[in-house]
Amino acid sequence: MATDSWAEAVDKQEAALDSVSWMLGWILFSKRHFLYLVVSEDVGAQSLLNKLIRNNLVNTTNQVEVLQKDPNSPLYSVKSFEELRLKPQLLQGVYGMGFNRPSKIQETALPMMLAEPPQNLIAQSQSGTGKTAAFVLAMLSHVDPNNKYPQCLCVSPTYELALQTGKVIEQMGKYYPEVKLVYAIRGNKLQRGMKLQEQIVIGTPGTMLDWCSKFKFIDPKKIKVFVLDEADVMIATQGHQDQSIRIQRMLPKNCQMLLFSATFEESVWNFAQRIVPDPNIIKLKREEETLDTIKQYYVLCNSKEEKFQALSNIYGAITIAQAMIFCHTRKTAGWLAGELSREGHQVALLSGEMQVEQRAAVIERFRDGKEKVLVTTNVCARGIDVEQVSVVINFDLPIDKDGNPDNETYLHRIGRTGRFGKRGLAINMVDSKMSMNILYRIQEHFNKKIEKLDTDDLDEIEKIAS
Ligand SMILES: Nc1ncnc2c1ncn2[C@@H]1O[C@H](COP(=O)(O)OP(=O)(O)OP(=O)(O)O)[C@@H](O)[C@H]1O
Repeated sequence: MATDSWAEAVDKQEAALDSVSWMLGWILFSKRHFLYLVVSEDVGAQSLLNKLIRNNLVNTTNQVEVLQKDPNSPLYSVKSFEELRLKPQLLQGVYGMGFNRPSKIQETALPMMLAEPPQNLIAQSQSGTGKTAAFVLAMLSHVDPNNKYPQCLCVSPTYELALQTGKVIEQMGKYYPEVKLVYAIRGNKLQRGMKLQEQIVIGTPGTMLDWCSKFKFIDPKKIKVFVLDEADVMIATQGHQDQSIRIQRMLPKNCQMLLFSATFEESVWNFAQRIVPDPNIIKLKREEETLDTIKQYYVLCNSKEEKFQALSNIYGAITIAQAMIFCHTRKTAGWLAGELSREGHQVALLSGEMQVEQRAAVIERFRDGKEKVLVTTNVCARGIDVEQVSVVINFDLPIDKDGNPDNETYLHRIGRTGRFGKRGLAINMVDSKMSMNILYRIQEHFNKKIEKLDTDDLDEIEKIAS
């Protein structure tokens, strides 16, 4: 009964606070101690409370609408989805997913991708601004459902991302059931000699290549659209690059090539332009790459134990809907996950040595909110879209194999929060002169100030979350 009355109260409060969101900030952060008292008494109330806090910490629908009217925002659009001339079934799919207006990348890229004759495109847009939805709509628009063979190939760098993109295709294509999808991922074993009937194939480069060349499940000559998601990593990683280029060589000359990512290092950008004939280009200026909706901080520590203490202080001061914590090595990730569990957190651990199916299952549980904290390595830095992630912690800053700052990975990591206009926090743990230097260089690279945060000062932590 107590939970019910809480639920009702919270629901009413939520409705009221949608329009007066500042009040929520006041209630949550000025009355912290009162709320903790209530939370500790009732788990049901806690989850409702989390929802309430999340909605405020992160955003309201109104905020997205405001951003979509701000010409400086990557979510800005002058057009409606109707004006993008999508098939009615796809319009239904888009609205069914709760999208009201296209984002800037969707509004700009879709007319290029849907033009006749088809045009190639290399497109960059900030993390979480709807690139996946854009190329999924392009694929769904181009296939002819009467033809029962693959017409679009979409390659993702990881198994998890391929699954996630496949889900978006399924959701957007919900009202277009004649179009079918198949996953070219490890473990999806097909009978030798068979020919695929599905129009869209989404997968990882190795399996996709095998399906095109070794097993001939796909006739590459009939492909109309070839998408490289996270294109920069597909180009920069030698194995992925070889496989992707071998697939591309089998495709017809007039096959449309679409390359998408939030980051393109200069050398990768040049290479992309060499392999894609006559492309349209959508490129961000360096200072546009970071999102203003993600606030970035750093915390000074002396050891990994101190970093853990700082993390505990942050958790003690603010309620975090869901967080992703990035470590440099599996060993640190394992240690940290253990420490957090001992403190009573529901923690998921994800690292590269796990079986891909296991990794996908961990992400699914995290997406469903079964665990609130995901401790991981770079394996999860890109593309994963979990709306409730309000905080990203770089327990270790991202560095490349030579010990230099890995700016691209930094951007992808912090982009796991602040999805589609939501507000997010990114907190970097610095524990040596060397890591301070890395942080300065990241700051300089993006020309974006990363503020210092004192995690011994609860009021200060509360302030950054409000
Ligand atoms: N027009 C829209 N209106 C509302 N929400 C949208 C719209 N387009 C995409 N979204 C939502 O925004 C979130 C981020 O979109 P998406 O994953 O496509 O971004 P992305 O640019 O591909 O991100 P990343 O760079 O991390 O790969 C998703 O949850 C998606 O459902």
